[in-house]
Amino acid sequence: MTIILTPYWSNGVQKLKLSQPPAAPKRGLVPPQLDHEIHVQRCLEQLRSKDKNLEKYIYLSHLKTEDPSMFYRLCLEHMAEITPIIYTPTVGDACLNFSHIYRRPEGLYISIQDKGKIGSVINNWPKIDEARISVVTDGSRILGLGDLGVNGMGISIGKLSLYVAGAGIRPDSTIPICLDLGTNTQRYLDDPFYLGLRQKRVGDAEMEAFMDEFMEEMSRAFPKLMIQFEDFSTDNAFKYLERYRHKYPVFNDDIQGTGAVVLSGFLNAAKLSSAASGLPLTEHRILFFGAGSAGVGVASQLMSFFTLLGMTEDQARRKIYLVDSQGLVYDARGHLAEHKKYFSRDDYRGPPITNLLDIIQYVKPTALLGLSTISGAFTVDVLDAMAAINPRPIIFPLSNPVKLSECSFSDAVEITQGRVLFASGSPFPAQQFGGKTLYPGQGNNMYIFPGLGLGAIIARVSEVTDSMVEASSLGLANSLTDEERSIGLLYPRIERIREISVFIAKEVIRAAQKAGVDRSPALRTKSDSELMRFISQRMWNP
Ligand SMILES: NC(=O)c1ccc[n+]([C@@H]2O[C@H](COP(=O)([O-])OP(=O)(O)OC[C@H]3O[C@@H](n4cnc5c(N)ncnc54)[C@H](O)[C@@H]3O)[C@@H](O)[C@H]2O)c1
Ligand SMILES: O=C(O)C[C@H](O)C(=O)O
Ligand SMILES: [Mg+2]
Repeated sequence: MTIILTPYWSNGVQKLKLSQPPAAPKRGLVPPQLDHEIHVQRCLEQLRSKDKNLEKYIYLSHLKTEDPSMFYRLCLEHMAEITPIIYTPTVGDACLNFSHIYRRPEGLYISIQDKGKIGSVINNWPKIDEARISVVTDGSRILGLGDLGVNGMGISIGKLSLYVAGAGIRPDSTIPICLDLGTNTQRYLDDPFYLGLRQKRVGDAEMEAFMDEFMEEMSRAFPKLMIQFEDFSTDNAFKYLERYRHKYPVFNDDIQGTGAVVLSGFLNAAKLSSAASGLPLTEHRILFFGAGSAGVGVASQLMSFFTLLGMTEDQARRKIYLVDSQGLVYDARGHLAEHKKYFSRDDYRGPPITNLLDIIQYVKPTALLGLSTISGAFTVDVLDAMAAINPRPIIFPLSNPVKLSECSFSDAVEITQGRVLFASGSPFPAQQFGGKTLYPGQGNNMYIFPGLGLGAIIARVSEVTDSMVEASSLGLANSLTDEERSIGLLYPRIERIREISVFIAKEVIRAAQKAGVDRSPALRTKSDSELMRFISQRMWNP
């Protein structure tokens, strides 16, 4: 065993020492026939023997603390099998039940009661010098599951496991963080096992002062750290991204990571769709069902891409139609939340159109993107309508976890007679249609954040620019192999994530250099292939 564990009760946080060379086990302390390769199979057999995914999640969490190398080896060698357990969709169940399945501390908890002394809490983190990447949530909008309070820690942990597996970030340079600002979910406040503060969420002004202190103390304690904001409720997601994005290296995964991954899948889908319809890329119309942080994040990314095609900003903006819980978003509807105003239509005057089918008849979209958290919203009639308008309709039900998906892959395939260009937030199985195997894409920001974070860390960026996010998106779109394209994939196979992360990281570093936000000047003189080799060599391997 190469891992030295300090008992977690010694300082409240378990210490893992992964970078040590393997020490030969002392005779008698391990069984005589502990063959490492067979042990991999043993672990897999133990995992597969569990019949519930949540049990598999618990088993893998335990393995991660006991034997991180084995955990990450399984992740890397069985990516397609393990990812849905440690990440979406099972991580959703794990978060819902976090206070019940909790066994030992992992990550850093900072609560509103720490206000005024956040720095001293942060300094309790045992790996101060090594910290490079943190995923920070306040638990207020975990996937589409709502306000889970401190139970949201599971999402920070899950994202960082993918950073390690997908981009070779060293495990002990990651910090999962959950900010406990209370929860408005009564069933947690009433639950004796709930691990967070038993109080309602604090007001805006109190949260703002807390966040300012938190960010200031984080940058003081961890000068080389990059922060990913995750699953903040809509208004706060936009607000805190804007507040800190030019001051610290920070990005919001739901707004920017999702924008990048969906633009990438859209580009690959639009090429296939245009090939079938003859419609140029500039003639596409995109309908967003859901106008929250993810919907508007994706809309902004698509819009800025259209401007690269030579359109004016106004022409590009008009490609986008938003739908929220009150129907089509348009100016004459009355008061609109700030983040919806930019894409609100001025060419529709009313009456309100609330039915998705009516909206589809009005807009005639080439692409329908779901970021609404409304399970099954893309009904048979909706899919039928999309198939009637488009030879190859682009249909992306992106809400997570899988039970909130706007439609399933099998329905989309069946109703469009196999013509659909499909990507979903959570994984679906492949389908047989007309003697062919059809594969769903997984339009999940997990393809973006590992490579984006890796590039940002290696270039030691002072901020994450829009151009870096765009570079990650185009890098992903261009990373498909001929074989992947030949079978109609919109995203590369997840098993290639490390290779893809290197490519994305290289693109991100080049964009950072162009924007002048990089702080590793030596990388500027490297050729692309030297830079990719350099990035690969920096990756941690189990
Ligand atoms: N695939 C990915 O990588 C990815 C990334 C981020 C978010 N998501 C998923 O997207 C979903 C939304 O996330 P978010 O951060 O934008 O949440 P959000 O709460 O900010 O936005 C939800 C949006 O859906 C709209 N909505 C709610 N009910 C509706 C209804 N009945 N009809 C039409 N619209 C309705 C709301 O008005 C709001 O605009 C979540 O399920 C989340 O898991 C997926
Ligand atoms: O966590 C995910 O699976 C994707 C995304 O960040 C989400 O909030 O749904
Ligand atoms: Mg998220």
